[in-house]
Amino acid sequence: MATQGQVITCKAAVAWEPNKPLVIEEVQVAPPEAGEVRVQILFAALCHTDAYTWSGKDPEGLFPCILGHEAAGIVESVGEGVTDVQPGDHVIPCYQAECKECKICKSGKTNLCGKVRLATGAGVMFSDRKCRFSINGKPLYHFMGTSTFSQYTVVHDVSVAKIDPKAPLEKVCLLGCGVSTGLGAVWNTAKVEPGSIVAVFGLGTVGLAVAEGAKAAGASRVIGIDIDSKKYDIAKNFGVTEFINPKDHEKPIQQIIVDMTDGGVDYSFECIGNVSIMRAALECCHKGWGTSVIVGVAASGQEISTRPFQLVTGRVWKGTAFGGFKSRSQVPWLVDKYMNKEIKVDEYITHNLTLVEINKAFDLLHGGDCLRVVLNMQV
Ligand SMILES: NC(=O)C1=CN([C@@H]2O[C@H](COP(=O)(O)OP(=O)(O)OC[C@H]3O[C@@H](n4cnc5c(N)ncnc54)[C@H](OP(=O)(O)O)[C@@H]3O)[C@@H](O)[C@H]2O)C=CC1
Ligand SMILES: N[C@@H](CCC(=O)N[C@@H](CSC=O)C(=O)NCC(=O)O)C(=O)O
Ligand SMILES: [Zn+2]
Ligand SMILES: [Zn+2]
Repeated sequence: MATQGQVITCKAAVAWEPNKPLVIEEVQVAPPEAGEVRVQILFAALCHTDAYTWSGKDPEGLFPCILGHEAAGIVESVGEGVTDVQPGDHVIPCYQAECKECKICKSGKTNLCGKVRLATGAGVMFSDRKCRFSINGKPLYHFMGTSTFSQYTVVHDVSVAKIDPKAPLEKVCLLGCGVSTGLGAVWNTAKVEPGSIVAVFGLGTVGLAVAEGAKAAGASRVIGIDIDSKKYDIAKNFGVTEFINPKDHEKPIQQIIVDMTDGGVDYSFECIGNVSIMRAALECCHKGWGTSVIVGVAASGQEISTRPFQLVTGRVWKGTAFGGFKSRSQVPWLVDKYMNKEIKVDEYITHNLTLVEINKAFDLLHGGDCLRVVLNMQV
């Protein structure tokens, strides 16, 4: 490859400061060091976590940076010692790494690999704690170890999943975060059984994927809760069987749900990032066994609370990151499930734009009719 070992200059959306419009800049992307992979990003979607960090509410947010973590592309070059992928491979960058060697990976208990997490949280690469992005020598921080709002990015080899080259990258980019997270929250974290009653708070992409996962797991009722009643029509296609808009009720939402489910749901999922709703999601669970899974990301300084009695009487409070999926091992499996028409992906894409339209894409994301916007990164 002509670019191998060379600095690549390409377009990227730079977040110079919190809450200020992203700027399309010509950035320099250094070649991958040992254990790193440079990826040409072809399609990138926007997730609400990008908006969250951009807003300045993420305690790990660093500026200037290149955001983005839900994408797909093709390996351009690899650093020394990289054996699992090679130039030309089709890949999905994975913000949740999987080294398969650290104590956490080997535990078999969680997907939260520890190998590069400190570096990715500090916006740098693991080997030398430096950035591979710069503009005229000024470094730009990485984000979530992925930084996919750039035409080229550098990721750790433990943070990239090789996928079926026949899979359409403009679709399967969504499996880099939102859809996988919702499905995994149900299948891996909660382990919903057939016949269960499920409540899903927040019917965005993550909540709808929870509904889809619950339906596939054989849930008997999937109760969707959202402040926008228009969401019910869409949500029915993803498995939601009943809908509640909290604004239509005077009683607390947890009370409404307990009353309509003979004591509470078996499983609930908070897919918003609102700590009051996290409490409601726990408290709408059936005593003795109801399990509530926190999926939403709440702003810096926010804390959850409930009466300890809620836990004393058998409710379980859990959280999930990337739906508990082991990224490098299981993202290719999710892609295969999509190719076999066993999971939806296309249905979550409501808008298609290009990299230069990224600010418009974020505006759409905050509007009620948008699930995922996919950016064509190369035009
Ligand atoms: N744990 C993990 O690994 C991951 C976590 N996340 C997090 O999950 C959350 C959901 O992401 P995503 O689906 O992309 O986000 P969305 O904003 O698309 O979905 C949230 C939905 O909840 C609705 N909503 C807002 N407030 C309330 C309320 N008080 N009661 C009921 N519904 C409400 C929103 O309506 P409206 O649009 O009208 O505001 C929207 O429909 C985010 O916090 C994101 O950061 C995402 C991916 C992975
Ligand atoms: N820096 C944030 C962390 C936010 C967070 O919890 N991120 C999720 C993924 S959200 C994807 O859209 C996650 O996987 N967390 C696990 C992790 O190791 O980061 C904050 O501090 O709030
Ligand atoms: Zn995300
Ligand atoms: Zn690991």
